[in-house]
Amino acid sequence: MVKLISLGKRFKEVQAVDDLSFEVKGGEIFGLLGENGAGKTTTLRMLATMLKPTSGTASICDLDIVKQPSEVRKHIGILFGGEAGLYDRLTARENIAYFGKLNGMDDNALKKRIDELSQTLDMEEFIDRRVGKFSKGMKQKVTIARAIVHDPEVMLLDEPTVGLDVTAARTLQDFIAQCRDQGKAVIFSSHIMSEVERLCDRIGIIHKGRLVDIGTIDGLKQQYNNSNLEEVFIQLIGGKSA
Ligand SMILES: Nc1ncnc2c1ncn2[C@@H]1O[C@H](COP(=O)(O)OP(=O)(O)OP(=O)(O)O)[C@@H](O)[C@H]1O
Repeated sequence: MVKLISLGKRFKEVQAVDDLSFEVKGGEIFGLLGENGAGKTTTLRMLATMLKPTSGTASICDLDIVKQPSEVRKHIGILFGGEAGLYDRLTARENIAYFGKLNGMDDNALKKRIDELSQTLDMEEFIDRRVGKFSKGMKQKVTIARAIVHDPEVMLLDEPTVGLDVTAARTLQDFIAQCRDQGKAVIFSSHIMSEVERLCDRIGIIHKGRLVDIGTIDGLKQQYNNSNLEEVFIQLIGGKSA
């Protein structure tokens, strides 16, 4: 469902992402792991068609991110941590509807979908209130609903639980697991090993823009003869630091 083919991005002298190739299938959660500055956000931004690659390409649902960006956008849901970007003066429903309309949904389909999301995400109490005074957890639910209003097949999540309390983080993790159960392909970046261990079917470890290893968590633990994922990560990254 998602295929990266030698994807690369250079910002002047910085090669942020270098020759990245891997595939993620439907019904799979793929974790992108790397230190600060490893290239995780840049990779996700390219997949989200927010940034143009300087080499290689990628496809989402067989659509090329460089040649068919507007088509690609219909198939992806994006959730980037720390960037709520909601309109304070609009209600939760209006915020979600705005995005649905951008994705070409008609009023009937939108109403049905928002009612459904409001119920699943337990937002019924505040769906028609303005978001300006919402708590972080409430805003997060609106952001999630907005990301999936058009029922995308692919979810791109950049450190989505950053800054959230335990309950809100757990809601989000449950949501990510549900996406997998619905057959969506989920790619998410995180620094939190427990979260990665709990959720991911496979992980890719990137360092200085390059993929240093990829596999299932159990597979990588066996390969590096260490039952602690954090230690496997440090072993992989540490051995490669300048
Ligand atoms: N717009 C930009 N202009 C120049 N350099 C950039 C730009 N965006 C990212 N970079 C550089 O590209 C590299 C990769 O950054 P990126 O944000 O993708 O890393 P990351 O793995 O997401 O890090 P973090 O975990 O800190 O968010 C870094 O060296 C960063 O400084």
